[in-house]
Amino acid sequence: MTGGVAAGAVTAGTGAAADITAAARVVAASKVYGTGDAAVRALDAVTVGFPAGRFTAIMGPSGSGKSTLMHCAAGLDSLTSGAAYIGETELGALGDRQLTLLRRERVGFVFQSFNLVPTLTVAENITLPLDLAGRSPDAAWVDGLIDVVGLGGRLRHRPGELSGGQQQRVAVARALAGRPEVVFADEPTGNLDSHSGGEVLALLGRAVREMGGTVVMVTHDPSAAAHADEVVFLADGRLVDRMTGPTAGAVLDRMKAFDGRGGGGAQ
Ligand SMILES: Nc1ncnc2c1ncn2[C@@H]1O[C@H](COP(=O)(O)OP(=O)(O)OP(=O)(O)O)[C@@H](O)[C@H]1O
Repeated sequence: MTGGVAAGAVTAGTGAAADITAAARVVAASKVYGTGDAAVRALDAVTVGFPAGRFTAIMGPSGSGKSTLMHCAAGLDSLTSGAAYIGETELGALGDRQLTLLRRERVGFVFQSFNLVPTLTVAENITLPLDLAGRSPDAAWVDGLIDVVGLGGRLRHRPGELSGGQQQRVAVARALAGRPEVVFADEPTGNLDSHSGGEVLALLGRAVREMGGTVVMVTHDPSAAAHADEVVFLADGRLVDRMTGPTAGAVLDRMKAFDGRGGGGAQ
């Protein structure tokens, strides 16, 4: 590989530890939407790895490219140039069908709007990705997950009978049910009050620290980012900083510095 980027190692960004296995990474990733005068460079040569067994938050001002980075890293969108990897699999080398399989079998997703299937029960929603993949659930793992999310008494309920926080906890269990290599969460607390949001963030933290998972979360909320092991900061489509052991205060201070520099606009 060229450019000094070792396969599977996290080498990018300031303060990043080298030689940690990345569950997902992008290398020299650029994404341009539109063409000509209407072209928007949403990502500009970003190289960043998301270490296995860690909880990483992606932060930055509105329009800085957070969602674009997550979508391209997760195989939901394609890069204009550069490369995205899940483990050692380069996503750009895959056809549509292979990408669908990779997303189904190796990646978990949690979205702001929960995205549960309203006609299925909680139990059926949790095992849906496994059912779609034709995989039989690991019963002990799924039972353990249901305990952790605290919805054992609600398994026969439909999503519409649950609160927003409960629905998002179902979505987290669904994302983890197949033991994916990495879970991508896009503003998972964006539709929740602070108490329910805190429960969902604690759950994502437990998925990493107690269950050996890897989580990458986009958020614009410093208190949410403080649940992560590390925060990567984007501004104007570029990786501008990383912070390990974040606190809400330190993240907020870092974000205020962007405002001073005009680094990407207001929330
Ligand atoms: N489909 C698209 N077509 C054109 N431009 C887009 C598209 N999606 C995103 N953009 C632009 O790319 C830039 C990055 O957008 P992105 O949604 O990744 O930012 P973000 O940091 O996630 O923002 P927010 O916090 O507001 O959700 C923005 O300027 C946005 O307007």
